[in-house]
Amino acid sequence: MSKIDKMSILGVRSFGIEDKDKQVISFFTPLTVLVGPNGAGKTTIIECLKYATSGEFPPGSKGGAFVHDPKDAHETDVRAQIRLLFTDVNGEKVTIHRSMSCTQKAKNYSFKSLEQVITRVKDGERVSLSSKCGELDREMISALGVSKPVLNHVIFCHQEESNWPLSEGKALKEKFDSIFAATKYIKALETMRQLRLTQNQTVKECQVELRYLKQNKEKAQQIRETVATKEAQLMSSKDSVQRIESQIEPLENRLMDIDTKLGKVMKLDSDIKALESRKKQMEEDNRELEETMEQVFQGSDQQLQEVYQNHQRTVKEKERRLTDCQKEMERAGRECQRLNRVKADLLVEQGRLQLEADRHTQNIRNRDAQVRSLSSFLDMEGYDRPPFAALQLENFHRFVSQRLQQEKETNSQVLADLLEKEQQKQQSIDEIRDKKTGLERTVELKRDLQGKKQQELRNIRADLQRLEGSSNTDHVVQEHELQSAVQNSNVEELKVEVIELQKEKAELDRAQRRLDQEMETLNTHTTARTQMEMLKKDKTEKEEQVRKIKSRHSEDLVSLLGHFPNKRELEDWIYAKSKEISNTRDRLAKFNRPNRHSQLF
Ligand SMILES: Nc1ncnc2c1ncn2[C@@H]1O[C@H](COP(=O)(O)OP(=O)(O)OP(=O)(O)O)[C@@H](O)[C@H]1O
Repeated sequence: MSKIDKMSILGVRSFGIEDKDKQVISFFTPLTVLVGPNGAGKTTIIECLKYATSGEFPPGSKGGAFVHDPKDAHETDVRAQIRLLFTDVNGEKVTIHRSMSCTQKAKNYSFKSLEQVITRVKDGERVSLSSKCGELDREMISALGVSKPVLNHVIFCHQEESNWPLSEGKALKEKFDSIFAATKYIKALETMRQLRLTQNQTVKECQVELRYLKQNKEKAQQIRETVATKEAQLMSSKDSVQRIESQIEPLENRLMDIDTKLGKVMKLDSDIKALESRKKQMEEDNRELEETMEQVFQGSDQQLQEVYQNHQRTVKEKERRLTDCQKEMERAGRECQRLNRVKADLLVEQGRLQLEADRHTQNIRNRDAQVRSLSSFLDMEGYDRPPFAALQLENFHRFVSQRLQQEKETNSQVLADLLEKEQQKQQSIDEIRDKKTGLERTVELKRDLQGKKQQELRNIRADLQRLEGSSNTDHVVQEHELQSAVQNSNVEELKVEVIELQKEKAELDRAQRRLDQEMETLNTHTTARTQMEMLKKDKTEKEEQVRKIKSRHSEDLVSLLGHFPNKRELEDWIYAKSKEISNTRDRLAKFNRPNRHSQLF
């Protein structure tokens, strides 16, 4: 039986935190009585015993309130320590040492469990076990030999929870179950019941299997007996088979002999049949020969033999000639093929030549039409009715060439004249322009002079008016001066001169306008000529292109149509071929349609 010997407390509830405050309580046998006034610390000692043995804190303390209040100690961090010395169930001395700390925070406390150590003395040596709380608590339970519920609810039951025997049925049962460890017995009983059920089930299954196995055993016995019977039958059958096989062998040999003989007989039979049919054929041939024979040879066999040999030689000779004739025929056939090819080439050539001839005829027709129109244009006689003879054409050509040469010369002459005229006109325009400029300048100078004279006149008139009322002599003198000035100024002459100059200027303007119009006409002619040259060049290029295209496609067209077609013919041919293609497509579509239909079905 285990026994508590001693306990020291430091820093728990009212117990102080300094070394001098450390309290050591020794427990006596058989009884220790704690006596003291209220608040002396009796409950605290029981709480320490409970905590040291089971690791359970007092109710409502939540750890922090179990440690000495840091405020009372005027410290921020307080450490508590409980050390218990006891004798375990084996009579060995064991010490358990548990410590904790409580730190004051701004608004609350933080509690921590610190070191938990169990120390034993084994063979004079101290052995310490420092581990997690759970394992330590289990070690303590086994060392004390008392269950945790007994420690908590019976031995160290807190005074606040001491009325649990008066609590309601369910809670009371739970407490008693935990104290007497009834729960595990109930679990064990339940497990045993489950096991029994399982085992009963297994037994039932085994019994059923046993029945099946018994049946199988009986069947196996029967089968074994049957097998023995069958084996005996098999043995006897094997004997009889051996016996029959030994009898079969000579029979087979005989059968093979018979087969061989039958084959020979059949072969002989077929030979006989073939000979018979041959005989029949020969007889028929003989009969036919006799029927067709005009005269029967009357000589001896030797003579017949000679005749026959002669006949054979003749036949051979004829065969040789036949072979020669066949070879000749083959050669002729090859020659015929070659000639056919040549013929085809010639036909193509003929088509080409025909095409050329057609073209040539067309060209001749065009030429005659052009000759006709040109001759009527040139007022030539004798070219009204085509076709024209070569001599006629030669004359026509010569005449046209001469006319062309003449026209060219005339043209160049006219052109040179026009150029000369143009130069002269340009020169006269330049001269007139210079003259006009000079006259304009003179008119301006005269105008200036006229303005000055008029100004002088106005000044003199003003002086005269100013001098009115002056002496008569002065007046006469001034009058005289005025007249001389008027005479000197000669205004009327100047006016006439100005009018004449203006007329001359108007004439020159008209001449200049006329010359400008002429220049414009000449320019239009030059532009038209340039455009004509360009169009001629363009036409030549186009004709060259047409010729190249024709030569490129000539062979294809000739091979397709047999001759080179004109535009109309080519268009008709293309239209006919397109129509043919579309008809073929329609027919193909019609042909495919029933096929698809038949595929669907
Ligand atoms: N955390 C604490 N820090 C400091 N002192 C505390 C703390 N908790 C409780 N106390 C003090 O411990 C004392 C309580 O001790 P305890 O309840 O053990 O005394 P008691 O002898 O069992 O009293 P009663 O006979 O009334 O049950 C009180 O004086 C209380 O003020």
